[in-house]
Amino acid sequence: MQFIDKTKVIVKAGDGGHGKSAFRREKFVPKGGPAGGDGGRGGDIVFRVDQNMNTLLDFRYHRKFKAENGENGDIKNQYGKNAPPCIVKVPPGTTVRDEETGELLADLTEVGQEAVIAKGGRGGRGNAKFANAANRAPTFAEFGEPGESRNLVLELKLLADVGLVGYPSVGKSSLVAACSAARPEIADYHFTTITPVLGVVKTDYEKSFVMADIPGLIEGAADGVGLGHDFLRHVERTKLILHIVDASGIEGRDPVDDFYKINKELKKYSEKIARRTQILVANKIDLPEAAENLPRLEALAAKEGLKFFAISAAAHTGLKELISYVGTWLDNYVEEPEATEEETVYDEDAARDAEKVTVTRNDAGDFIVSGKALEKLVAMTNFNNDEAVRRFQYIWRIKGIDEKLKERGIREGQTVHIGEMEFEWRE
Ligand SMILES: Nc1nc2c(ncn2[C@@H]2O[C@H](COP(=O)(O)OP(=O)(O)OP(=O)(O)O)[C@@H](O)[C@H]2O)c(=O)[nH]1
Ligand SMILES: [Mg+2]
Repeated sequence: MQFIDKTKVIVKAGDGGHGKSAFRREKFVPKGGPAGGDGGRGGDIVFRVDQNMNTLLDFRYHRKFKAENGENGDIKNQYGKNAPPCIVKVPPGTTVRDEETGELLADLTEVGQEAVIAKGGRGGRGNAKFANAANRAPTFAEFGEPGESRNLVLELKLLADVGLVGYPSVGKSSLVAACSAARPEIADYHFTTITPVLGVVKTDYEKSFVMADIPGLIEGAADGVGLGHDFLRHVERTKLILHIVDASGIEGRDPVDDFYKINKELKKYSEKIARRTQILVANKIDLPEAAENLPRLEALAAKEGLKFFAISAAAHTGLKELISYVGTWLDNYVEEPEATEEETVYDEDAARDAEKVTVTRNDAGDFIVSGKALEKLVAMTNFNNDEAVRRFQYIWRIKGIDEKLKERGIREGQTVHIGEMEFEWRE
């Protein structure tokens, strides 16, 4: 199964500058020879792979790209300047085709890879270039060549960054519909969604991520009950899981139970999925029945060390905060190194230990959080401190941190599970 993002773009390379027709005029040289300079080259259109892009969404707002023209040649044999290329950034995995012929112009896979998609026009020659024995004083010069123009089709195979999991009818598709242009089917019966749908979600700072809506999961899903099983492998490749529960419980199930049941299935399906970071999202808070479950769900998130959001996909409540958090989280995501065969054996105790950090203080009174989990910790914060990741030590210089740690009952010298701390404090 493939998801393709597709968009059309028009590009026009720069025209070459015109050649100049001119003659030398100097004192004591009554009949100076031809001295018109050549025009400069027009700028190329160059596509370059940018690691910060992951969708073609930006092209919806910016469809036309034009490179500058070359400068015209001038008197005294002065050449016109070549125009710089117009660089168009594309995400890794973009293919570029000519719309008319369908010809594949470029398959851009590696970060930094470049391809000239439309060539700038050659500059015209000045009259100095046309002088010969027969005509020592040509009075003509060449025009610059026009730059190439092309209509293109860009395509990108999408990989989902975020996977939605949860029971049927908890509102997964409603969430995708509320925050992307995707229009999955939404209905009040179970298994409305039968194949995954991807939505491109624009975050509030000119970036986007891809969310995968998959069919609902039920008990036994890992053993093939229901529909979810076939699609869990898509979730396996995402970076983050949004675990959606129906806070209203109007279908008669307890959302706290749901959470544990779904996680049991995820774990049974694969340890890799079980280790994915989850965010607990309580949906349907517009319904009055949600009120009594919300504190329980919040406590559940705190207990499990998960970030918690209460939303209403139907009423569009709390979506902005959720999207913005997910966007920042993904920006700071550090790819897990591919585990070797041996390492794939999951050791639960070791995994828990790896998530522990110790809070101490240095002489200057700064809090130092150290432990194996730092890489993950830094990834969860807004701080992107390479140094900290490398040294597995991070110094927090945050106003009021003492109170915040105290509020959470975390004492100096204590080792805590990273879920017990909150990582949203900004400097
Ligand atoms: N009141 C209320 N109803 C909601 C909300 N979100 C979704 N619903 C309703 O819940 C029902 C199920 O929503 P879907 O988005 O189809 O749920 P789903 O999780 O995708 O369901 P499956 O595809 O069957 O797994 C629909 O009738 C929605 O209108 C919400 O925030 N508030
Ligand atoms: Mg659905």
